[in-house]
Amino acid sequence: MTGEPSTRHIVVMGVSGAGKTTVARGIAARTGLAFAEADEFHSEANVARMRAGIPLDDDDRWPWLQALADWMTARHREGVSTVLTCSALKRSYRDLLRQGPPGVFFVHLHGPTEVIRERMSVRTHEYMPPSLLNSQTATLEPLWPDEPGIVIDLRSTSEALVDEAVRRLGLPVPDESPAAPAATEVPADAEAVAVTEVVVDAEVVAVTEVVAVTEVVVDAEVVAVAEERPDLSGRA
Ligand SMILES: Nc1ncnc2c1ncn2[C@@H]1O[C@H](COP(=O)(O)OP(=O)(O)O)[C@@H](O)[C@H]1O
Ligand SMILES: O=C(O)[C@H](O)[C@@H](O)[C@H](O)[C@H](O)COP(=O)(O)O
Repeated sequence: MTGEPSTRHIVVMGVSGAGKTTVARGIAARTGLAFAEADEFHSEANVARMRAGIPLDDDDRWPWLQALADWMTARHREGVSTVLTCSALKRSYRDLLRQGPPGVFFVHLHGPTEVIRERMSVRTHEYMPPSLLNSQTATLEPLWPDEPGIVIDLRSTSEALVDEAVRRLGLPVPDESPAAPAATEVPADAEAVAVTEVVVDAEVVAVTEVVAVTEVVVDAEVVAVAEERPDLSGRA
């Protein structure tokens, strides 16, 4: 036993415009993990380069990546798990991030450059011009097989992406209030193979084959009780 707290550190990675901020914020909101945005750790010199449309090089990125690793390490020492956005485009950059705390895990948002370009064209960003997307995709090294991480296709709604990440990472979701009862529900003990007809306010809302329906409850009212096949002969 080292006495070190057990924490997890999720890095949402991918090129600029892939949806890192959106998804990482969603994961943080859902799970309560501490959130940080790598954009906010860049030096003024780095920001000035990007604003001028000049891609960062390795030397520009090392101190930035070190600051991000240090942020995760500091949270780890406090016993706090995190979710961080970071392009983390190269294996060597991810190696540096992994030198921070134990338990660093990557979520790569991956998809067609044209989809990302379209998203960048309609967003406003403080300093990152869409013209830098080409250099980002050229620099990107996908996760290697030995790197702890998952790849998610970014062509879904942001909500679906958050769902998928939370599920595949097995992240605990604290204190979810129980779902409100559905307006229409069939009791668990109903033996219905299928509902024959359920008439609500004189409208046929379902027509199928039935073996036996015990009760169908609509808006808390029992509207059908049938133990045998109903007579449908009078149906229009
Ligand atoms: N799943 C999504 N579907 C459609 N648009 C998205 C999705 N995720 C993010 N966006 C939009 O795409 C743009 C880039 O997303 P953002 O989260 O800022 O990406 P990144 O942090 O990787 O640069 C934003 O305008 C954002 O609202
Ligand atoms: O490594 C890099 O070149 C930068 O980190 C870059 O990847 C990052 O994308 C910008 O800071 C813009 O931020 P967004 O990725 O959030 O657009």
